[in-house]
Amino acid sequence: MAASSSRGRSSSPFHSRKPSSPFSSSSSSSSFKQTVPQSSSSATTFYGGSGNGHGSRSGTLGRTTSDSMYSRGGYGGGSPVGYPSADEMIDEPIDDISRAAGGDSISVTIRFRPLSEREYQRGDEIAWYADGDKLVRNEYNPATSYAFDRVFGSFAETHEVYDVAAGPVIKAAMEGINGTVFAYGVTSSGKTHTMHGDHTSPGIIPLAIKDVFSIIQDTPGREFLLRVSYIEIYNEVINDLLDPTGQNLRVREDAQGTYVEGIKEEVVLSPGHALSFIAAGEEHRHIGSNNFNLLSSRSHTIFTLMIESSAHGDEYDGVIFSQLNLIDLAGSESSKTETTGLRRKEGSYINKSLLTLGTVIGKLSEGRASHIPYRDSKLTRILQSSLSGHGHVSLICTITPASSNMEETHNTLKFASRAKRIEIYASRNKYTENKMLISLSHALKTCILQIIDEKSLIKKYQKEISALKLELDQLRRGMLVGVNPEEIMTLKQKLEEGQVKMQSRLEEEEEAKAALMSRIQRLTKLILVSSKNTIPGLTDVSAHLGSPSANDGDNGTLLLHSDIQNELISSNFSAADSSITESTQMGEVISGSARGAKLLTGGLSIDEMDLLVERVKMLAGEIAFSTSTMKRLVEQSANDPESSKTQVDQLEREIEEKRRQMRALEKQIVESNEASISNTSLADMQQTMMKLMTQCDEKGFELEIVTADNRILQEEWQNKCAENKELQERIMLLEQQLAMADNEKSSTSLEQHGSKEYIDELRTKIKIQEVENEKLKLEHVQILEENSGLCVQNQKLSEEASYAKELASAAAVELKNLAGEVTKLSLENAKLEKELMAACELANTKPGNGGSRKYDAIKPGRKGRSGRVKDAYDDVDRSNSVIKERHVSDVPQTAHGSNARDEGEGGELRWEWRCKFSYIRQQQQCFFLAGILVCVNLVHLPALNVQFAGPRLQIEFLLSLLDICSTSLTMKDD
Ligand SMILES: Nc1ncnc2c1ncn2[C@@H]1O[C@H](COP(=O)(O)OP(=O)(O)OP(=O)(O)O)[C@@H](O)[C@H]1O
Repeated sequence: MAASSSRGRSSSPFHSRKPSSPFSSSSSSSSFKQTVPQSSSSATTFYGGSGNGHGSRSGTLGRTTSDSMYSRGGYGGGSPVGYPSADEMIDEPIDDISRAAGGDSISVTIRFRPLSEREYQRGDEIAWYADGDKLVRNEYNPATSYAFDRVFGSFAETHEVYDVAAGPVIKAAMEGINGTVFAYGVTSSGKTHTMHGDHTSPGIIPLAIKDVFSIIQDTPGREFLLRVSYIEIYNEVINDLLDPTGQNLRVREDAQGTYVEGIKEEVVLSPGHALSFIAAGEEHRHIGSNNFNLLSSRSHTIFTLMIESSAHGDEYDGVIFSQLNLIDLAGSESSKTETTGLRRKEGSYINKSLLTLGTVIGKLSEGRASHIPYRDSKLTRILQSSLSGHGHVSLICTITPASSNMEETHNTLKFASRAKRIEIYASRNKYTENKMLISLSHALKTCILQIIDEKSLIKKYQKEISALKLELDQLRRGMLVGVNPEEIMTLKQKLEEGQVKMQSRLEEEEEAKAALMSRIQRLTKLILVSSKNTIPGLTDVSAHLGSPSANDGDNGTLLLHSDIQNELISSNFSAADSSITESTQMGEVISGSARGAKLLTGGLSIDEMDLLVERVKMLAGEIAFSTSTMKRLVEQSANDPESSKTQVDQLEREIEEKRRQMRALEKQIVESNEASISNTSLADMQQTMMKLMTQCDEKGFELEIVTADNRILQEEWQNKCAENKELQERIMLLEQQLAMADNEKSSTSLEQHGSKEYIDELRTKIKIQEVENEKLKLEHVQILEENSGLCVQNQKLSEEASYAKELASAAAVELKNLAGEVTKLSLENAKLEKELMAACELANTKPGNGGSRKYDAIKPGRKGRSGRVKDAYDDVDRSNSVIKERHVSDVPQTAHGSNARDEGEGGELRWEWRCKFSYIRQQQQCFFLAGILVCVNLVHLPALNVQFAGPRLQIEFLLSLLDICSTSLTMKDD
């Protein structure tokens, strides 16, 4: 199914196929224009970055033709924000030559991706944001903004981007206008996500493929032939992703433009079929990881869809051809991308080619007919035709809002802004003479001629036979007139031999004819026509990703040309007629494709299997045909041995080659079948397992529900039992009441009143009683609730009370100890008093001491003990206040201000004793206070309980008082 690269340039996806087109010239500079306004009459719109921040939304953009506006608003002063009007978007096919007065600009779309997990963790902020759906604005410098055809925020879906940025290009490509959609951006900005996507969110490429097939379905008047190719540019080397042997391909250039030599093309019949080639190609694509992206694309990839179409039958107006390039570029890498070795080398190649792309875009946007360095990179060489205005171009720039990538994003925006200014002149390609179709026509004509040739052979043989018959008749007649019987016998033999030969020849010819018809039929299948049968959706076909390419052989891709069809239809071969008509009109292809959406578990889709089988059949037919031709040649070789020999040899080689191909294909089919069988059993087992597990889960879930139900029922049952019990009690009560009432009734009222009214009254009473009972019950319940609340409270209080008691008993013990100490101190006090008195007496008895006054002052019996102690206290107080006034001196002061040492030993002693008295007095005061507090605590606990927040608080308060007391005691001690 692969279209051979050896077919030459006509099969190249990058080959400009319209030599007559004014845009196919290799000198491209003439086919684009600068969109920068040269005069005020220019229709181009420019946004000048008004600097009023968020106010400048798309809806408020003013149109101006002022050149001065163009230079304003750039980041860092100078980056332009000019853009042509978004309503110049390419969404309508353009007739032969696009707008005479001016071309389209490249459509530029910006797509933000959300902050990645990594960026969040790094604390990145939003540096760029989408301001409306046309502007990108800088968060830190709102005056810096860029305007584009469309800006998609972080949460836009790929299909929305597709509808705006790719849909119109694909639609135009189906009508004969070349198209290129490419994603550009720094590494990890979301290019591959946008172009390829994944199962949950298909990218632009799968969506485009789906769209192409649905357009075919919606175009009943035309028939299509689709081929795909897929290449990568890795380290400036072009590799064929559909053919691993196609490495280091070369870009060639001729008068019609650039093309890649030796590229492999595959005919595709369904979306799944096309996606399977992409998946196969992706297997060979170079991917590596860097610090930004685990699966970073290390190469630029170009997926090309070649579309040929023509109108049916009488409507036939030639074939139009277009090609659609869907490009996923590798991401530019900055110094922040940590790479080493191979990755660094890859990165430098990537950057170099992107730089060249930037330069080319820059030059094209300048609009001057200067040298454009397309040749500086393979990428720009391949894109030359697209960029120089041969078709629609849609650029999708993917960016990250992260502040850490602010500068890189800014560069992308500048690039996009420049690209926006390139003007293109897209035109529809139309081929009245299409090489592909011509070769196709030749192939089918050969088939038909072969059939006709066979037919003439039959005629020849028939002629021979009739000649022989005639001869035989003559001989018979001659016999009658006396001819040699031997001669008659020879003739008869000849005739019989001729008849046998003719018979076998006829049979062979029939076989060959059947083979040819089958070939025609198969070729016809390659044509895609609109059908009401459904083309498999992408949900089915996404399963194809990962399945290998089906066809390795090269059968020379052919399309059934309408002329040939007509020729065939008008010929005598009714079988061919009917089969072709059936196959084309009944839409066998699409139904085949629809079947093809189903995957065989062995890896090949049914579609692909079908194709393989078809191919084998075709080869078998061809072998049969070649064999019969060879036989004929062998027979003829009697007349012309020389020329026949070479032909026979060639045919033998062909037959051998075809047999080899057939064996290879059969092997592939058998292997695929085996794989499918083994995979089927594995898949069956997996399926059964999955089913069982699902069932298990379901059962578990059901069990849980039933258990929960049971619990609820049990609770309900218990409630009902309780209610029942209550009711029974109530019934008993009522019965008792009734019995009492009956008694009453029987004893008194019945006779007295004997009326029904009395019974009613009683009943009412009973009812009232019942209501009261109910009320009482409710009250009872309430009381019970309150009671339980109180119990809880009580419990708490009792806990706290016991705690308080413990504290109080501890305090009592402490108090007791303190009291003991006080007693001890009192005794000591008395002792000291005695000693003091003795000392005083001793002092007084000393002659010339002049101490009579002091002696008088403390003389026992004159003032009594308490009076003396009081005096002593007063003295100590006075001395204390004096001591406070002293700073450094360690010499004690007397109450009179004189130095104690001056007063001699007696003065010192007195001072010491006075201090001790004072200390004791303070201690006593504290103990007294502590005692009072403890008593208060014990006695007034309930009262304080009310005053304070809680008993614990109160006790803590008392304890802190005690603490203060003991602290003051300690201080006194010190
Ligand atoms: N719009 C988006 N929404 C959600 N996730 C996205 C979006 N764009 C990109 N991502 C995620 O960001 C990561 C990097 O994206 P992707 O691989 O497409 O970047 P890239 O530009 O192709 O990088 P490289 O140039 O290195 O190949 C992926 O995990 C992808 O799923």
